[in-house]
Amino acid sequence: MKTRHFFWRLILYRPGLYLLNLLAWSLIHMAPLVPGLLTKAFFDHLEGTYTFPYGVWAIAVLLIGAALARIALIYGGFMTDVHFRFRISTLLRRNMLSHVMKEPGARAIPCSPGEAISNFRDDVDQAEEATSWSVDTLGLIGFVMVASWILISIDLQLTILVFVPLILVVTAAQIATARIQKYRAASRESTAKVTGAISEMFANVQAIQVAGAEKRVVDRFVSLSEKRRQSMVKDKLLTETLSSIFTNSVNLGTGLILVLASFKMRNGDFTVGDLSLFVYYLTFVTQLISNVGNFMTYYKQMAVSFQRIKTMLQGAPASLLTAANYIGIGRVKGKRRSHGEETGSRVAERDPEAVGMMENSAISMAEDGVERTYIQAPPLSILEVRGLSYQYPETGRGISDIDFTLKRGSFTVVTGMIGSGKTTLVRTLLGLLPAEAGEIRWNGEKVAEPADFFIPPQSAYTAQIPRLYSDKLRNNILLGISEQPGSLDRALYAAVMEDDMKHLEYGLETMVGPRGVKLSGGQAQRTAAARMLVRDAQLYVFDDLSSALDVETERKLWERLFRDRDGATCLVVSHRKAALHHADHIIVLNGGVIEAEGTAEQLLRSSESFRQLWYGEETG
Ligand SMILES: Nc1ncnc2c1ncn2[C@@H]1O[C@H](COP(=O)(O)OP(=O)(O)OP(=O)(O)O)[C@@H](O)[C@H]1O
Repeated sequence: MKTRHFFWRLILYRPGLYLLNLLAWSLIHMAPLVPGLLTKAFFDHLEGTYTFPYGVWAIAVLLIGAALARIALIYGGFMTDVHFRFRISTLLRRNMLSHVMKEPGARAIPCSPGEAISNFRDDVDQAEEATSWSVDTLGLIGFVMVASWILISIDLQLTILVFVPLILVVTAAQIATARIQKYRAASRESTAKVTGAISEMFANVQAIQVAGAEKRVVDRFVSLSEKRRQSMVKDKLLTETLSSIFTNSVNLGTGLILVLASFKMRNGDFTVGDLSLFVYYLTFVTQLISNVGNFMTYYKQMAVSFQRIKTMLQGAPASLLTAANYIGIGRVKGKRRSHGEETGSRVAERDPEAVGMMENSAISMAEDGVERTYIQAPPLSILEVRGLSYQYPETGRGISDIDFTLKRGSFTVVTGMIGSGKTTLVRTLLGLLPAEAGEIRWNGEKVAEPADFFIPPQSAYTAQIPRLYSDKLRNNILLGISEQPGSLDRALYAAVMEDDMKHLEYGLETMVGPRGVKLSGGQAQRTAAARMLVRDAQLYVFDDLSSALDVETERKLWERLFRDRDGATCLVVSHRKAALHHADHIIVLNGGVIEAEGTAEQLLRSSESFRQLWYGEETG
């Protein structure tokens, strides 16, 4: 998609509102035609070359009326502009966010969080600005056309002099266009880097202190800021230079008009009223010139922002950005889709085989009027994984050709040395990383979109590094689902948190995270486990939950899980004996492939890697 298509599609999101905005600003910019003519009449009346039928005071009253009418128009114009701008930028941000949410979770954004924030904030603002400025330009062109016609009918020569600066400015801006793009891209890039560095610094204060790396971190920040300063100065300098060209060329035009008019007035060809009209209109022509310049600059800057926003899509079509979607204002438009229509077609497009399973999908309508699709598959009896592969583009490492089967109620442990691919395996299975090859079958039916499918009630997952929010413990566990009687207590018990709860003064109401109580690594992991266990699921996936749990706590956790959740199927990444002992089946990974599998007993006899892991734990 080209920038102009993007621009056009943004306008088409709310064409009615855009036209209203265009009309409002056209009237605002054309309104000065009236006081210009009234001023001419005023001076001509005083000079005696023309007689206004209702006298000078009537002209004064009309001038005040025109000013008041313009004030009212400007008020209306701001209302339409704000409504249009807000909708455009909200739509863009909504569509970007929706895409980020659909990307495989572990690769949701292709850049640092700081850069993503800059894309969401600055680049969207740029697109909003360019679309909004377009109405001024069109309105002012309307003014210039009518004004030119009036001025030409008074004096052709002088009229041309008014427009010469305009031609100069447009040419200058065109020449500078390529440079603006380059400097703007560099300044946006350097700003994103500085924002990224700040967010990394705040996130890693402890690591920086422990490593005694304060000076190096500050030096890096200073060097990034210096680069930003240089690119910003270049960007601003060029923008301001252009703006000064816009203004000064008009001043030059005014001077020329004055010199020329003085000759004409001496000859009696030109009245004081004519001069006032020329000078009055010229002010608004100045506005047109700077507006055209601004619009061109904003448009070019939008082209840069558009490219940056597109990278967020990671190859998805850019038309997603401008797709007409509900943005939370007004009522949801159009017919509500029936149950199978959305999920059925969405899945059918990708894989006709998978449609059967999706017959069990359900759509719920939340209070905000947004439809959300939940897939409800039949209870798990067997999960088959065949040929699953994923390689990180950056390192070429990952997993390849992974086969395994999980039966209902089984406890399977994935183990292996550091970097052997355990996390990659579970993330690819769950759709958090996009599988490059292989298939997953749930009760024999192919799972078309693992990311949409492996969520409650099918599966629940605890990542290796738990992510908690600055919120109450209760909200961190529930994370949006409604509490059922006893559900939180059961989850806390299963996650072996009962002792921790006794020590937290405010219990479930305790604020945790950066703005509250700092939980220990083990507590954070158990909170994440409780978050998983409060959601009843068929398949529980734990990624190295045990790394921050002591042996006794971990033993209790597995015991409770088995006792209270009969039939739950578990896939657990671990190298701990507590988990390996429980396992019906163990998969040993090495270099991203399955090196051996079997029970602990079998593997102790057959696998050297497994023996190292097993005995390594005793010595380690
Ligand atoms: N985001 C990433 N980008 C590039 N390479 C990665 C990325 N994450 C992991 N890798 C590489 O992929 C391989 C498998 O990593 P993975 O995290 O799956 O191993 P693991 O067995 O879970 O390790 P650990 O026991 O430390 O958790 C490693 O060689 C690692 O360096």
